[in-house]
Amino acid sequence: MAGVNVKSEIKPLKKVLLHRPGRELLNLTPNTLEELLFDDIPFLKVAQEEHDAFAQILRDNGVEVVYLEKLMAEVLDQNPELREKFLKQFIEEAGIRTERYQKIIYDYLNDNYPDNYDLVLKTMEGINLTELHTDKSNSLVDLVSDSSKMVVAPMPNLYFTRDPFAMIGNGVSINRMYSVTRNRETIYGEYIFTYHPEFKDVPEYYSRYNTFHIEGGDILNINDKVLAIGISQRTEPDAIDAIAKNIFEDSTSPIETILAFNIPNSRAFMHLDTVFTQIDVDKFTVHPGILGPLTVFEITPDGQGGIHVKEINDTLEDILEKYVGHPVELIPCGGGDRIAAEREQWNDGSNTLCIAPGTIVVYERNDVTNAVLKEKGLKVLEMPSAELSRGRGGPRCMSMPIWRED
Ligand SMILES: NC(=O)NCCC[C@H](N)C(=O)O
Repeated sequence: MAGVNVKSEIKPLKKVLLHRPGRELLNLTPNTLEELLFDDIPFLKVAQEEHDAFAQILRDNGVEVVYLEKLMAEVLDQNPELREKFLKQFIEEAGIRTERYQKIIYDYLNDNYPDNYDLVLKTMEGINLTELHTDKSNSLVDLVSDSSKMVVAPMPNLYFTRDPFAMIGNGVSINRMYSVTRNRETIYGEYIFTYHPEFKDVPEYYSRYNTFHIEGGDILNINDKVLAIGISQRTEPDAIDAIAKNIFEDSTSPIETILAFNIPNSRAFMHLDTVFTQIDVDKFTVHPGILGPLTVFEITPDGQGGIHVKEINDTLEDILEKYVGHPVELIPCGGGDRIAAEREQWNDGSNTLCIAPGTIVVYERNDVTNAVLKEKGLKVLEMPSAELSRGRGGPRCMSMPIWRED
């Protein structure tokens, strides 16, 4: 299975990309939480156990699990000349500007992490000033803000593999992220999709060097012909214009329509997949806050290399019904109880990973929503979630499908 194939949100999942949360979570501190997009500090040991349980549920259901850190290490193992290039780029993008400090950090990483897998994990973890053993009286301290001793910031959001690069049909979008903290995550995608033998030929619909931001949580493969993208806090309309043109230009892509859903620009509605996810041929879980009138832009090719945009004002149900091609049922998070809905939405109750029509992975803690889903006949696979949920993303956010059956 070289390449990628994701033309649906629900067809049997065969291969998925995860990142096992690592020591980067140990570098979250109360005063960096906001900047690093966390609401609390997870207990790493338990977060890893929960993540391993997630991966095991997927394997037990016939899904091959591949890890981001392993793919990146394979790229460096197979192309030894890239190690230097990657390290220099990583240090530059970490905001280390002066030559002297670039060298100190380069030598530290290169000398102490000869194994590429360990090196990749270390780049994710970040570097504390105390590790560098430099003379504290020199100007390296200038690099360090008052509130943190991290010289190179950690990347704690990496376990949300949904966001930095997104599979669209047989292509990929290497995203430009909304936040400074998440922008370096896409370096790994750049290397994997340029050099890894399994992925280097995948068409690229968006580049991390573009100006406008777009994140994978906003991208939903409704079916082979229809793609949905959220206009959200994380994704700008200009990015959707650009990606639409690139997708329509690719003669191998069957996508005929892109629906740009205008969702509220706030953290509660962070991405389109926080608002709704498909769980069966005719069922979606939804954030109850989105059930009023909605504006969606239908984007189609104009036949001359450009795009044609039509505004649609309708309910989510009617819009989905039209493009999915049959009636759909929307199942609100919290089962209609306002308090349960707010509590469980906070813990990603409508952010499910569908691994086959009607079979979904959910956070165990959202028991009101899960009971409703079971009553509706879904096969609900529950994963432990006390710690992972503190990063504000659910099973869909924590996974990037690489291959679904057609
Ligand atoms: N697709 C998603 O909704 N991903 C969740 C990302 C959570 C992460 N803490 C973030 O704010 O980016």
